[in-house]
Amino acid sequence: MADGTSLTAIAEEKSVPSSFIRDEDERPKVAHNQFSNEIPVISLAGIEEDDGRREEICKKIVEVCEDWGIFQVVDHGIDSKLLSDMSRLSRDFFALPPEEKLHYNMAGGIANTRGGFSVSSHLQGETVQDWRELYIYYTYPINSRDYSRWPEKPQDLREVTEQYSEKVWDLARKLLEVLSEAMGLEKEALSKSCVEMEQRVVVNFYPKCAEPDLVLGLKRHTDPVTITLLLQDGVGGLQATRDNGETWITVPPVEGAFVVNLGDHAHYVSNGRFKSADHQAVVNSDCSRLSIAAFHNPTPEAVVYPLKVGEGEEPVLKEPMTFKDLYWGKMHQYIELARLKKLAKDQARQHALGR
Ligand SMILES: O=C(O)CCC(=O)C(=O)O
Ligand SMILES: [Fe+2]
Repeated sequence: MADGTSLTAIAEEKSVPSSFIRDEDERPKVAHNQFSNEIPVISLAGIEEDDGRREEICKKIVEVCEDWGIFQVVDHGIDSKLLSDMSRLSRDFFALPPEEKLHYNMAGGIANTRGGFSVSSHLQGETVQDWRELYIYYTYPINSRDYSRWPEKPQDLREVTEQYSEKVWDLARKLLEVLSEAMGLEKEALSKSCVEMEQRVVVNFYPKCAEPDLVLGLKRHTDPVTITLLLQDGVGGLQATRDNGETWITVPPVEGAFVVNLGDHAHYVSNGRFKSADHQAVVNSDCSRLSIAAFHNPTPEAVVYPLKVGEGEEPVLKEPMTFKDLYWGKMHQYIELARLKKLAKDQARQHALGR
């Protein structure tokens, strides 16, 4: 699929190809629009002020990072026009004919290209496909940008993506300062632990789907990064769990807000104090959905270890590892677990058939 077809081309059909169908235990448990207000929406107004507001805001952020690792922020200072332009132009890109999108196909996998278009995932070897198209931009450090991998159409998309990435980068750094302070460390501690922080902007497009109860837009995962800032449209579909997938909540879309997810790196450097958000995206049969994730993570060679281990606490990582090893270790584990699960299922089926 990833190297020949776009998903929008098959999304019109009445039933879903079997390669997208999830095992029952992985299927959505809660509808895309059954919203919960369990996750706070935190205003950042006054975060730079010394009048007590910063402390108040930091306290709220830290509480939810210990509890869920996911929350929303408003009054973050990024112009709403930039957010709506970014969403609109990104949507326009996915509405282009398949061949225009496939021109930027990441056919050789993420290791061989600096971004581009793909269906389902940027990883190779997945057993069940996600119901999404995606576009990855390498945005920071600036010398990682390869503008030939940024779409030329629609007009203005490149320029707007560049502006968007810069504003979101500043906001991510601001949030990392808050978390560093909460750990009793200097403001720059978390960004310094990334050595040279990287940013990737990933635009997810989930076409509407005739059988949304059988598929996932994006399978359950934690982001392998430090912090993700996600802009979602008004449709709904982002879900989080904090009991290992038993129960799920759907994060309500809030106009102009960013959803903030902590990733595995934040979990490790805080020695487990901050949760990495366990989440997935579901789709629906009424309309397509767009979300824009900006991932911020360490440079591949950065060594990951807990920055602070409290008295009597065990370190969550037995020994320091490079971010690259952590990242690929996790990706291979994902693929391998899915492969083993499929193998067991196939064997059970054969057995039932008496072969
Ligand atoms: O589309 C969403 O709401 C979730 C996206 C996401 O989790 C991701 O891109 O890692
Ligand atoms: Fe994610």
